[in-house]
Amino acid sequence: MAAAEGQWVLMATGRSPTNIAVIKYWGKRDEALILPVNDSISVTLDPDHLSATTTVAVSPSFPSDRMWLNGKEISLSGGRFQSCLREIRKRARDFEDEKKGINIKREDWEKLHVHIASYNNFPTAAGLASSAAGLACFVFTLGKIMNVKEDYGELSSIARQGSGSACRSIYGGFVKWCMGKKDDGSDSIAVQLADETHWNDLVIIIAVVSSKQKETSSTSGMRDSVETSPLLQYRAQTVVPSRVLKMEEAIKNHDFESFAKLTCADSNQFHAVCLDTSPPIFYMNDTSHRYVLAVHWLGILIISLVEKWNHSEGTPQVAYTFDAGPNAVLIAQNRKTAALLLRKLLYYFPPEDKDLSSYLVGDKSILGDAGLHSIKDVEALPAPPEMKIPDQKFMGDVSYFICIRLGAGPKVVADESQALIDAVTGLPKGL
Ligand SMILES: Nc1ncnc2c1ncn2[C@@H]1O[C@H](COP(=O)(O)OP(=O)(O)OP(=O)(O)O)[C@@H](O)[C@H]1O
Ligand SMILES: C[C@@](O)(CCOP(=O)(O)OP(=O)(O)O)CC(=O)O
Repeated sequence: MAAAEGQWVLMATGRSPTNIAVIKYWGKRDEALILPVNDSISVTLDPDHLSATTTVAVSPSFPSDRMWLNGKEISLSGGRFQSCLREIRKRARDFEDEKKGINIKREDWEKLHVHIASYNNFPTAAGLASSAAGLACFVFTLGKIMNVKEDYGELSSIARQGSGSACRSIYGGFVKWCMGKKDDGSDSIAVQLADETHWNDLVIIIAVVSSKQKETSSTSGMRDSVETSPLLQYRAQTVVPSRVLKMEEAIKNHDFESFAKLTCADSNQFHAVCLDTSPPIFYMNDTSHRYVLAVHWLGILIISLVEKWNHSEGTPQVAYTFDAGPNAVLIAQNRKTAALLLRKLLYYFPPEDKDLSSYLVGDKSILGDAGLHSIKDVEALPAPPEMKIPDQKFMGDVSYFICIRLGAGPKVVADESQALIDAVTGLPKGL
């Protein structure tokens, strides 16, 4: 296996982005293989602010497979992690590092165990698609260390078995997950519609409402919807197929009007399906006490603000979309509109602690474009004219805003000092 048998630790580190669906995946036709009831389309988000970083280490001295997530050991025994490990191991190829004297034959990979450490640079399990970034990174980095052929379609179908939406995080830019028809799922893969440079005017602002873990997981929520919602059947069979075609055209032609209308309509229909589920799922809020009203209100306020603004301009300026949580994802057609949007949002949701710069993460320069240099500028903001509730403000309801652009797909982190595992002990750094 190697010159100094048992003495070496081989490592690879990867970083993968999250994605936000503009045509939603909601419902499986096969729970084990994670095969969806409809196609979906997403945009990949800038990994600098929303990504998972994963280091995989392999050594003949490891007695078992182990994993740590955000510094805490988690079990790898779940079916989803096991499916991804099995599928990657099946495709592992010979590997040689002459300098380190490591030579691994294809068949050796079955006997070698892995240590995996992963870290999300944003809240886990709070509706910001940590499972998408996490499972895409898991598969991508395992694929790298095991020298799996770089077939992104195939990698996406393996990531899909970790978490459906993860298959779309295998690419940057605009991505479509084709539901496929085959029972074995081999044609249920993601494809890139256009890379992140294709439509680089778009600016994304996310209102992060809660970093608390959500109540109903997407997995169980969509299972209940499949079993009980008549609207889901109609959506999957009739609405989504034509929406997907229109969305592909909108992306190809940089047609923001169509893109925004489809995005908002699809988010609203996804939440309508959640309400049509028995018992109903309320994702745009959270079921804890006083918080319910605040967060539910926030979603409604943001939808109403965007709808009224778009209507008053005669053409859509911004699209909104909400996943399985209360965070609002707003896509502006360009930087100028994003700056105007930020002024409207900060009017209603000013920061609690007067520190403007930590209230907006990501591209902070948008604050300058919005003419917001200090908290005084926020306090002096005029009420959005299109709204009829000028006197109300909701300080403290938004934890922070993120301003980002579309991003690239998974990448290898070549700088070994950034590995999350210690090359000598084979354990996560800092343990
Ligand atoms: N970096 C990671 N590496 C491996 N697995 C991860 C990682 N991050 C999250 N996960 C897995 O995803 C689970 C969280 O997924 P969940 O769907 O509940 O939340 P979410 O992805 O943040 O929200 P949503 O998918 O609804 O947007 C974690 O419990 C863990 O199993
Ligand atoms: C609302 C969604 O974000 C649902 C994502 O569901 P997951 O991919 O998290 O579910 P599993 O496949 O069961 O892991 C919409 C979307 O991303 O398309």
